[in-house]
Amino acid sequence: MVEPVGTTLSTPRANGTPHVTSENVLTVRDFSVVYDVDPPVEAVADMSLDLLRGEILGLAGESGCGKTTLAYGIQRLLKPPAVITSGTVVFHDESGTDVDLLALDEASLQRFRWDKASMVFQGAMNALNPVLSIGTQLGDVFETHRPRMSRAERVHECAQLLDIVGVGRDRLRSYPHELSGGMRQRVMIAMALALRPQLMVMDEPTTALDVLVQREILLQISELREEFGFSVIFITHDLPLLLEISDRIAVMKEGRIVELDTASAIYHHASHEYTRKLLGSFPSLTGDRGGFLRTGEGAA
Ligand SMILES: Nc1ncnc2c1ncn2[C@@H]1O[C@H](COP(=O)(O)OP(=O)(O)OP(=O)(O)O)[C@@H](O)[C@H]1O
Repeated sequence: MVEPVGTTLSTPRANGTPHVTSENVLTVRDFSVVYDVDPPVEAVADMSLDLLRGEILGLAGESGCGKTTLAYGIQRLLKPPAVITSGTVVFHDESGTDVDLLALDEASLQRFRWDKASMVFQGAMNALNPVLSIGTQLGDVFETHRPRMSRAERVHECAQLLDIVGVGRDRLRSYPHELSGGMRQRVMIAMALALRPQLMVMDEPTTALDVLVQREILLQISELREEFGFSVIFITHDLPLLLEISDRIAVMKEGRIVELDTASAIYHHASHEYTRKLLGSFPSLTGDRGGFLRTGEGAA
C-alpha cells in the first residue's frame, strides 16, 4: 500500500512543532571516536549534542564527515579499529532513569537495543532472512525481548505493525523475495518500531529506493513519530530531504558539528560558510530549477 504522493512536506519544518518537548532523550558530551589505523583517523571529535524527546534531528554533511561513526558510536555498535576515546552518552529513559550507554555491559546493551533505541540502515531490507516469512522475523523480536508474550499476542502485534507501516497484515506469511524493496524497508521500519523505542536512528534508510517510494516512507516516518512520540536521528546526504523532514539539523564537517539549528533557520539564514556551501550544492534549493522554492517559503 502506498500513500498519496501529493501530500509532500515541501517546506522546511517550522520551529517548535507541538510533539517536540524541551526534555532531552539523549545527551552526548565531548564524544570522540578514532579509527586506530596508521595514521589514526579522528572520525568524531569532541562532539556534544542534545537530542530532544520527540524531535527529528537531521545529520547532514559530506561523505566521510563522521555521520555514521557518530550514529553507530552512540549506540555502541562500532567495531575495531574504531575506539571511543572520550566523552559521555546518556540516555534519559521516560521512566526517569538515566542510562550511561558507554558503561553498559554487553548483556544490558542487547536489552537496550530494539527496546529503547533501534536502528534502520541503508541496506536493512537486505538483512531480512530469505527463508523465513516476514511474520516469523517480526515475531522473533517479540520472542527475544518479550518472552512472556503469548503466540496469539505476538501474531496480533506483528499484524498491527505491518498495517501501521503500510505493508498490510495480509503479508505476514510472505517471504522477503515476494516484496518490493520499498516494502522490505517498511518491514525493517516495523521491526525497529516493534518494541516502541524512544529513539530511532536512521542511516540513509531510503537511499536505495526510488524517489517516490522514498518520499512515501519519509512521510510515514514523520507521521509515526507524531503518533508514537519517539525521537529520530536521521542521516542522509540529501539536504533538501532533511530540510523537509527534520525539526533541527546538525551540519557536520570533519568530525565536528559546525552548525545546529532549526531546519527553517538553516534554510533561511545559515550562519556557517560550510552550511551555505552545502545548501548551494543542491540546485533545487538555490536556483531557477527551484521547485522546492516555488512550493516552499520563498527565498530568504
Ligand atoms: N573501518 C575504518 N577504518 C578506518 N577509517 C574509517 C573506517 N570507517 C570509517 N573511517 C573513516 O572515518 C571517517 C568518518 O567516516 P563515516 O563513515 O563515519 O562518515 P560519513 O559521514 O558517515 O560518510 P558517508 O556519508 O560516506 O557514509 C572517514 O574519514 C572514514 O574514512
